[in-house]
Amino acid sequence: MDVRHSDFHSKSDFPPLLWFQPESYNHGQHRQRTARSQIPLPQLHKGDFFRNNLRDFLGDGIFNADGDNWKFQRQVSSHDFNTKSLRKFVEHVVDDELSDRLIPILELAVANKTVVDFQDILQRFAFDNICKIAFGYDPEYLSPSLPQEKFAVAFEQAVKLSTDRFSSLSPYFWKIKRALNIGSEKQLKIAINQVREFAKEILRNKKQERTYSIESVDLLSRFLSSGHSDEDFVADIVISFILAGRDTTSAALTWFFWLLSNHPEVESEILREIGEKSEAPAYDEMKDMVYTHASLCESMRLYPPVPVDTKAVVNDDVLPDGTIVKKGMRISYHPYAMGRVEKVWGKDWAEFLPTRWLEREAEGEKWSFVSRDSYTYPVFQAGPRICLGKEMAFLQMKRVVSGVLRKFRVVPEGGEPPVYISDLTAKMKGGFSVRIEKRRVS
Ligand code: HEM
Repeated sequence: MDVRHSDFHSKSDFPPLLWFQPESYNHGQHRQRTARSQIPLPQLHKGDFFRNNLRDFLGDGIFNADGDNWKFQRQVSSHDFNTKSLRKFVEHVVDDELSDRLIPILELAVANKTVVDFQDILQRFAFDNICKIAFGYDPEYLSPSLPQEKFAVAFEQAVKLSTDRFSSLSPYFWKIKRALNIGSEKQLKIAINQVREFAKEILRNKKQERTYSIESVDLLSRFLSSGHSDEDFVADIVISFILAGRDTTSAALTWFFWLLSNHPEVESEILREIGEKSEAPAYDEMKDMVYTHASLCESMRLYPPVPVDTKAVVNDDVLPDGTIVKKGMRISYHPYAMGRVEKVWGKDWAEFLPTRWLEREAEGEKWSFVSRDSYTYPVFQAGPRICLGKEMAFLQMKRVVSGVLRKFRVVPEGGEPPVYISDLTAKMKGGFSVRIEKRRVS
């Protein structure tokens, strides 16, 4: 069903910019700050401009699909995000990557007193994780030698060159270069072929060896065991997932650790919270890490991993503020700007204050998390296309925060404030140079 903004009674029915859907974090102590009634949801279309730019790379994967094709993929992949799968993800994928790779690499940095690029390390961590989730393949990108792994490099190249198309003055420029197979389009074609061939090879091996079942952790095995074996279709889905999960959690964590280094009072409170949990907190314990959850939300309010996102208008419509939009137009919403609006976040919007997401009945009582509706805080988008991996992302991030902070202090090197840049996802310009220090247990 198409729902129009103009179908609703008054402008005041809406939070800024978009419609309402409650946050999905609903475990432990939790309340919603803006209680609004559930209303019908609109379709959210990527549209031709977005789809055409990314089609060579993403094909018709979920990230680049609209209509029935999108709906079908969303339904099938949703299974990967139920509680049982998420538990497995934390216990088998994140914990292994943390204890076998991230912690030893940080131990090494302490021993050798080296300055490391923590952004690079977190990106490698996230890439290994998402590859294991998407197709059960371990690229071992996070290894002490920080290797230039072929698949990861081709993937990076394909993302960069595909997103460069968005800044082309006219689509004709890149289309002509593509037709002539020259310059950046030639490089893009090579990178895409490498990525797709690689994905298909894994798929063929899995099919041949029949090393998959419906119980497998990875998405590819799930698709195969439920009878979907078309190579191109399955490769499209897997590639979309890698893109979605690759740089998002690492971007969030990079800014989070930087903010923490300037807010010792927040770090102490997080340490207190993780000190109450097991060394490798189980799924349920992580759900209860309310203060850490709030700190991550607050960090992404100021530095959202996806700073801007674009959709296409399905039908002529009028937005709540009276803006007329026409079918086919592109509309962008801007989580980076929306997280900094004084009217929404208050005069102290520029401050990093996890407590703005928390309440407690009385001094000394436990905190409870008070979420914002996802249209006020669209860091994971909102509505029917809200991020599928949101809960998985929080689990992964909390596990990393807990694992790293328990043992180490992350100390930025050099006094300059970092610069926030973005293509599809946000980055810290030039990386995040830090020293890792062993945390003394007091
Ligand atoms: C902090 C981490 C993350 C943030 C901030 C984030 C944010 C977003 C945003 C803004 C979108 C909408 C993009 C668009 O429609 O243009 C999205 C979609 C999506 N995300 Fe995430 N994401 C995160 C982590 C993840 C992870 C770890 C996964 C998978 C394992 C994931 C899977 C997806 C998928 C499959 C979609 C497409 C949903 C659809 O179109 O129906 N995300 N995410």
